[in-house]
Amino acid sequence: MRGSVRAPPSKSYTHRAVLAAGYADGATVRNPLDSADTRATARAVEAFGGTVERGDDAFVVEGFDGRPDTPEDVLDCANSGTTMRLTTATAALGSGLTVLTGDGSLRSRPQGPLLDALADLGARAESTRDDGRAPLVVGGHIDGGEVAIPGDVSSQYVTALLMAGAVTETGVGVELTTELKSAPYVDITLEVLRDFGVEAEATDDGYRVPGGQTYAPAGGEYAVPGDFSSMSYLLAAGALAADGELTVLGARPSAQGDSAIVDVLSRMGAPLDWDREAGEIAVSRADLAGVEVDVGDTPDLLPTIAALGAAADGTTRITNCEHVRYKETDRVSAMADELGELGAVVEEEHDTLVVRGGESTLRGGTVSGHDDHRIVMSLALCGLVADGDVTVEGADHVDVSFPGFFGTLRDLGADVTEQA
Ligand SMILES: O=C(O)C1=C[C@@H](OP(=O)(O)O)[C@@H](O)[C@H](O)C1
Ligand SMILES: C=C(OP(=O)(O)O)C(=O)O
Repeated sequence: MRGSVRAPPSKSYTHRAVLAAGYADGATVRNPLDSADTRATARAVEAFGGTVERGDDAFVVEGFDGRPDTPEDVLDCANSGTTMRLTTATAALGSGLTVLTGDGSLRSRPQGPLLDALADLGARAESTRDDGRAPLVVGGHIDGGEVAIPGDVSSQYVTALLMAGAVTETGVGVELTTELKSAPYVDITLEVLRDFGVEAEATDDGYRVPGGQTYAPAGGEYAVPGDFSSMSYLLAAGALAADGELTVLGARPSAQGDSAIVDVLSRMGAPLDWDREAGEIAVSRADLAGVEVDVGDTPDLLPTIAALGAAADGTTRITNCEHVRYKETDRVSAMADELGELGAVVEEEHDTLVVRGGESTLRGGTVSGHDDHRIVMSLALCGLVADGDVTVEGADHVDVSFPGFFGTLRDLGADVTEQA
């Protein structure tokens, strides 16, 4: 493989910018990610009374100005946890009831702590099956207050409360009752809020957002940076299989914790150069060595690092990963099962995944993508080095965050065949 490629726009920033534009009078979101997940957030903004015109280079959003309508129909969040968490808090601002649901994966993911927090703030926030999972029924009206919430299930609860809290009367204070996992995602939220002219801050025990604020980005526009989680697959592909240089464009520094992939790959021994000002990362192939990585801040990197570990010499130990079990699928167990299927020696503990790699151990085979975009993309990486073809089932799920993934791999020189 070799060549240069532009990273897809960030999914996390696109979700936030589209919803922030919804909370505003409106805004133009430049360089948005147009994927299944971000379309779910766009649909939610429309259900709450806004409009989203999706063009090639921009989404033009007319907002609902901090006062969401009661949706005419059930809100289908599809596969997107971010959409469901962030818009559950939006629904608590309205006067009527909103019903939120999603696909089988999303209906299995935990929403209980956010429902409890919204109920503590005075909303009606229920799980129809009373198990803390969607379908959810949520209605208002919250006008602010203090709330306590655990931080070790999903940081998206905090993001949801801060984004909605800004348009409540009195604001919202969030006290974390445990350590916060995935903390850089809240930093992304604070960055987007700041860029939309909304004040919010970290406090000694959590976060606080004053109420009565108006969302409005400078010049009515917001530009989305490149996505470091998506870049992780491209950079890993380069480290595994680029005989010349593979360059990823659109890699300017931002609040994304997943830029840690650059450090992980360097520690594994990949020759890598990040020109931060130009936003370009160049990488080429090397024999990789196993490393220890704490993914407390970077859960979405676990599948990528596990796949790299299977191709690296020695042991890769991924720690602090319990929260990675609450994603589209239990990604700790999914990667353990599928890498094992390809011949890697993997040990799974509740909070740790150990991969004993060595390129020669990876063989071809057919593996399940677990209907999870990140599992699909990570297993595809194994195909670049395995001794035989790797067939990944359910490959169309890349549409969730990186619709052009396989075409991009092919453009860079990988041999990719799609089967119906
Ligand atoms: O807020 C976000 O944009 C995200 C937060 C993370 O989830 P958790 O906070 O649930 O770990 C991450 O895994 C997800 O892909 C996107
Ligand atoms: C977990 C993810 O997203 P979400 O929580 O929005 O479904 C992801 O993209 O890996």
